[in-house]
Amino acid sequence: MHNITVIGTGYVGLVSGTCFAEMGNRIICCDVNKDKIAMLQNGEIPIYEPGLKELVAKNVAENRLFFTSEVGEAIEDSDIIYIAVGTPMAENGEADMRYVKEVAKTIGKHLNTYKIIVNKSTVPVGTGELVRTIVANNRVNERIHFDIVSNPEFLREGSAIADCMNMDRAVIGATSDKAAKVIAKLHEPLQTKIFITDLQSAEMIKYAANAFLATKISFINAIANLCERVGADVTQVSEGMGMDSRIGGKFLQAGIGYGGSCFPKDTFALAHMADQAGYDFTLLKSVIATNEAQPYVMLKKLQDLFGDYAGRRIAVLGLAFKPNTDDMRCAPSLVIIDELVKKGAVVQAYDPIAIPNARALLPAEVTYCDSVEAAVTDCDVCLILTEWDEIAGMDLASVRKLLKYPFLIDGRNCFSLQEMYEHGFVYHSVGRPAVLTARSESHPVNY
Ligand SMILES: NC(=O)C1=CN([C@@H]2O[C@H](COP(=O)(O)OP(=O)(O)OC[C@H]3O[C@@H](n4cnc5c(N)ncnc54)[C@H](O)[C@@H]3O)[C@@H](O)[C@H]2O)C=CC1
Ligand SMILES: O=C(O)[C@H]1O[C@H](OP(=O)(O)OP(=O)(O)OC[C@H]2O[C@@H](n3ccc(=O)[nH]c3=O)[C@H](O)[C@@H]2O)[C@H](O)[C@@H](O)[C@@H]1O
Repeated sequence: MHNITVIGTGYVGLVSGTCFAEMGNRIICCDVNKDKIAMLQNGEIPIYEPGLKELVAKNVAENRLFFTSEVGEAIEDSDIIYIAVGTPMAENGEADMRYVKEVAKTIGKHLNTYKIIVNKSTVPVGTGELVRTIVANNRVNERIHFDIVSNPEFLREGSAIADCMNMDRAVIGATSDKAAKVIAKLHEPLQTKIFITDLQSAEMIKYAANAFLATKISFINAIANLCERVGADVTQVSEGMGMDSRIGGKFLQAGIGYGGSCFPKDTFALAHMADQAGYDFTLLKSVIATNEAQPYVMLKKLQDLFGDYAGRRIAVLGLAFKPNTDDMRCAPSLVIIDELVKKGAVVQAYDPIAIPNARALLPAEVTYCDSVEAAVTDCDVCLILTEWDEIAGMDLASVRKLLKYPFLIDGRNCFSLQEMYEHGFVYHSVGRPAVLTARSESHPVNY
């Protein structure tokens, strides 16, 4: 059992802190955001993550998980300090390190006994050493020692607890064998692979892993765009590619581009890191450019259907950057809906849970609906932007009836071409042939 303080109660701090508690440790999760801490102390969870509320409640009840905004006291109380604060994208694309630096200062000031300081935030190579310098410069007593470890996080939103409790590997970068062993032992209950590296390599592994996954997505999106031009079906192509165990089938789903709080910012940060190091990372820059262009591929399909779509009533199903999260950060829906509204379309949007977050980011003109049916009613066309189970499983016959015209543009390839044909839709998806042969009675004479 370890006494661990986790600084930052965003996705990563909250989920990993709760999982460490579940593994039998005593965890203090702390945050400077007093409102967040008050919510957590009341049993409310500031983020949407399936299963998290129950796991937090269990570990609080069993006296292993505590919440406080007294960051300094929490640091003094623990022998391991996890840094899990945000590293958002700065204007020039680099990772904004202000929160990490602030935390390092606070740790220095409250370094009352030997501690292992572990960085879980995604940070540029060299940050471990930077944290070491800041802590050393701010400690009151120079005789108190500490070690720095990098232990990046690989969880995904929406499946965060399962990802944490069944991680593929724990990457532990350290300059001290003793500290590396303590952090390795902490992961023992998970029976996962432990990969011990130097500090810098652990920091790079996190960026390289995210950039590689982003590359797979941009690659398959580029293949999808080509499939549309030459008459192939990208779902069959990615399945066939993925059967090669050297390639693997994961992260080969073509769509409207990757979004979220990490891939966009981390690819930019890595490209910036490369620029700073004098290396022109053209491959990564192309991945980013391909991703930024992908939402416009969907808009082009809409334009091909209607020409000018000013005044058209458009149903948008799914707003979050992916299913099972309410996170709207860098969601492709932001780009698509902005453009629709700019061009004068009337947008009726539905998402099972992301609407409260979407309201703050989308144009005021958007109308929010409380069901798929309400969103599609009387619309000229329906766009699918997030493949929530509820959306991929919607009643096509009823949607077909409620829409004014049988037009569906699917950015996530939720339906088979055959079923769309049978339901009489004109169906455009990603990297697959269009279904244009809707039942004749379904064709509007003039649309
Ligand atoms: N969101 C995700 O799915 C994943 C995120 N990461 C990385 O983990 C890091 C954290 O990400 P999120 O949890 O999404 O961040 P977030 O931005 O949602 O939350 C960070 C929290 O840190 C708190 N904070 C900031 N300064 C503080 C300070 N001085 N003292 C105490 N608390 C402070 C903020 O109030 C906030 O609640 C980032 O580097 C991110 O790239 C890594 C893997 C997955
Ligand atoms: O560093 C991070 O924060 C995390 O970033 C991603 O996790 P996350 O952003 O939660 O979501 P993903 O499931 O990776 O999806 C990211 C985006 O890629 C898109 N995507 C994913 C897979 C795919 O095949 N196609 C595709 O378009 C999704 O729709 C979504 O917009 C990584 O998968 C995690 O390993 C990592 O820890």
